Parts: sequence; structure tokens; C-alpha cells
Amino acid sequence: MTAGGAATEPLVHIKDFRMDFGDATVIRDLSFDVRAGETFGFLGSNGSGKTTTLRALLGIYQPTAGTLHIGGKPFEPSDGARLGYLPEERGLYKKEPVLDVMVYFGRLKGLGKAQAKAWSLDYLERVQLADKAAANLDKLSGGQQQKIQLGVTIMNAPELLILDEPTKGFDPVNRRLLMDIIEEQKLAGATVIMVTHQMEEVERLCDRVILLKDGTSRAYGTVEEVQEQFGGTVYRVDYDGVLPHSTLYDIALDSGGYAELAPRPGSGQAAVLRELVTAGVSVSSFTTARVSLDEIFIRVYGEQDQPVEARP
Ligand SMILES: Nc1ncnc2c1ncn2[C@@H]1O[C@H](COP(=O)(O)OP(=O)(O)OP(=O)(O)O)[C@@H](O)[C@H]1O
Repeated sequence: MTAGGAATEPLVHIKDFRMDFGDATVIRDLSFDVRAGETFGFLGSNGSGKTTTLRALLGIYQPTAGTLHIGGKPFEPSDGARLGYLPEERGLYKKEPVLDVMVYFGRLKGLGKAQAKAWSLDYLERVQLADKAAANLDKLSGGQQQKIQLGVTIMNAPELLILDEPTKGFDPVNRRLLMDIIEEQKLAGATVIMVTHQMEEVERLCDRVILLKDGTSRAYGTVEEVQEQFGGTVYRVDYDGVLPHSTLYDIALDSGGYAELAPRPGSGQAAVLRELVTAGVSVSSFTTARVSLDEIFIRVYGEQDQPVEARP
């Protein structure tokens, strides 16, 4: 597996992918590319089809229809040496000592024994598990086991990393540590596909994203393009009183005292502020910000099947 071909050829190419399980169609008309060297956020609510897509890309599922290519062709087991996959379901040999398990996987991935051991010891130090090297895996906490599994996934410096919720269940400190480790892979040139529900991780790491809903794409592009697609800006307002409904904006968020207003096309800051003041709202702060990915996520998944792009 190599990026190969013209510089513009995507490393991962998915076109018109459809997946049926029995009578149920869980993915339909799904098309997107992942470019070599980018970090790609694969986003979507629970059950929207992310894991299914990754499994079909890796040949674990047979797609009902469509093209799923890595490096210009369907995935083959021999590509595995340059690929790191952290599956959603974690699982290592739990009755074996941590270091032995890591070295075993390192050797499977083509590292020499001494190289795998040295890498593993460094990694254990890095993730604050040096004292667990001789412990059986099942004596580690869930989060600690996940750190080991991430280590096993990246130890051969894969060209393509596919991470299904790599920070699931981590506390904020450890989540940041894992993000640092993933970012290092990115900086070293890896292409990363990352499923996550953490929007701050997306804003920090991802060059481009796709948002899936019910097995189809609802937004696709750079983070900025997706923000533009959802109105681009919001007005953040600290206020006292009752927010009027208006033709100038939609109330994207209102927690009583703080609100985010999504301006409709042509509604400038001054006009919106005037509308509030005229309605008797006491405004203590009014700022403009880009619409957050969190807010976009809530709009896409919170409103059942409403065409969010088409505000009246
Ligand atoms: N092997 C299977 N047989 C039947 N249905 C399946 C199978 N695998 C997944 N599905 C269904 O496909 C849909 C998509 O599931 P998938 O696991 O891909 O979602 P996801 O986006 O990864 O969700 P989550 O964020 O909860 O992990 C769900 O409705 C699920 O029940």
C-alpha cells in the first residue's frame, strides 16, 4: 500500500458505498476521499454507520455495492504491514504480561525483538505505565489497556492509521496525552482516519471531516467549509430578559442569560443587537464567533431529519 500515482490521488477512496444487513440499508450513496497525509475526522451519531464503513474498507464486511479503495485498490491482507487499525472493540491477550504482548505484536508487524522491546519500554514510560510492564493485561484498568492497544497499533509507524474512538473512556489528562501521541503520528507523515465524538479533538487535529447521519453524508469538507455550510458565524450574547423570536436570526442555543444566535443571510451584528435592545433585552456582552462543531453536531443530530442547511 502506498499513496502512489499522481500526487492528487487520494489514499482512501470511497464511492457510492451501500451496505445492507438483511432488509436494512445502513449505508447508502456514501462517497468521500481521504488524502495522503491528512487527518480525517469520521463523525456521526451512534449507529450512523462509521464502524460499518471502516470494516467494509478493511474487507471485514463485503459491501453491498460501491468502491472502497486504499492506495488505488481494495484492501488486501498484505497491506496490513503499513496499516494500523484500532478497532472499536478492544481485545488483546489478557492473560499475558504487557511487555510480552507488545513485543509479540511488534514482531508480527515486522519489528525485530530488541527493537520491539525498546520501543515498547519507551512507550510504556511515555503513557505512565512503565511499572506495569510485567503485569498481566487483565490486571490493568480499561483505560490502561486501551493505551497498550494504541501502542500496538502505532508501533510500526503505519502509513495509514484508522482509529475507532481512540480516546473513548479517557479522563481529560489522558485524552490529551493520547491526542499528543496521535498528533505525532500525523506530524511524522501518517494519514489518520479518526472516529471521535469529541469535537475539540476534531478542531485540534482534523484537516477535513465527514458527518454521517443514518448512513449518508450530511457534511463533508474542511472544518472551515463545514462551518460555512452551517452559517459560518454565530453571535454570542450574554443578556437579561426574554429573547424575542426574530426573522433576523435563529436561536441556536439559549440557556437563559446566555444565547448563541445564528444570523440569517444579510443580518448584521448591528441589526441583531438593535432588535434585542428594542425588545427590551438587556445585553451585557455581544460577540461574533465561528459556529462550533459541537453546535453543528447538535443541529444535525438533535433535529430529527430536518434539512439543517436550508434555514427559512
Ligand atoms: N453485523 C451487523 N448486522 C446487522 N446490523 C448491523 C451490523 N453491524 C452494524 N449494524 C447496524 O448498522 C448501523 C450502523 O452501525 P455502526 O456500528 O456502523 O454505527 P457507528 O456509527 O459506528 O455507531 P457508534 O458511534 O455507536 O459506534 C446500526 O444500526 C447497527 O445496528
